[in-house]
Amino acid sequence: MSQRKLMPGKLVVASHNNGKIREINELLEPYGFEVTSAADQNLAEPEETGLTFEANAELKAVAAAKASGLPSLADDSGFCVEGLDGQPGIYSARWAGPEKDFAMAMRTIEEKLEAIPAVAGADRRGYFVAVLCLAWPDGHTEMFRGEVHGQVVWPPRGDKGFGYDPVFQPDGYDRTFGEMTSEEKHGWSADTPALSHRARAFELFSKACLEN
Ligand SMILES: O=P(O)(O)OP(=O)(O)OP(=O)(O)OC[C@H]1O[C@@H](n2cnc3c(O)ncnc32)[C@H](O)[C@@H]1O
Ligand SMILES: [Mg+2]
Repeated sequence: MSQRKLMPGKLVVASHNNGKIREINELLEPYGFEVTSAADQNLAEPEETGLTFEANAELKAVAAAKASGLPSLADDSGFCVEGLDGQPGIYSARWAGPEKDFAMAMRTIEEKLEAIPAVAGADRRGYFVAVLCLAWPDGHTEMFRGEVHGQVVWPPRGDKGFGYDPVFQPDGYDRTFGEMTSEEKHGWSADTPALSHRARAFELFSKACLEN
């Protein structure tokens, strides 16, 4: 199916995560949309029954577009640790439990890594994935994936981000995402390429669907 452009107007960010909603709003800022979120609109949170980031992004975007009658942009993302065979992955939000306790979720990762008996230690490489799915009320969808690779560090550092940001240090940097401003985490300016998984997926989305 051919790619469809999104004309400026109302757009729903199909998420209930405030950290994500803030970052997506920042990325959308130059394009002149009237943005609301699924949380603002009191839309139900669909159960994330998919087994891939793509499946869950599509399910959230389509549910919000159908419920609101507006184009909707969902983000399904997560943190994948090589030494843990890619866990927590699509279960990243669920590892923090109903209380959304990310201090506990980060500690769980560290404990699991330390428990692995290996001569050279567990593989502490990790990466974030974000899949953005844009859905229209008629069911048409477009999908974009971004990744950023680096190291899992311990102890956690920085309180600027959200979720797993304090334990992730991207390749080529000596600071964690938790120690970066959102401009640095996006890496989004005329002379720096996109850095975060979300900014990288957004760059593909903006090239394909937005008027640049
Ligand atoms: O589904 P929605 O409503 O969008 O919100 P959510 O928090 O449940 O989001 P996901 O299902 O996509 O789960 C992704 C989790 O991965 C983590 N995560 C995603 N992007 C992140 C980032 O940029 N920095 C830190 N953690 C991130 C974060 O903890 C999220 O809760
Ligand atoms: Mg979720």
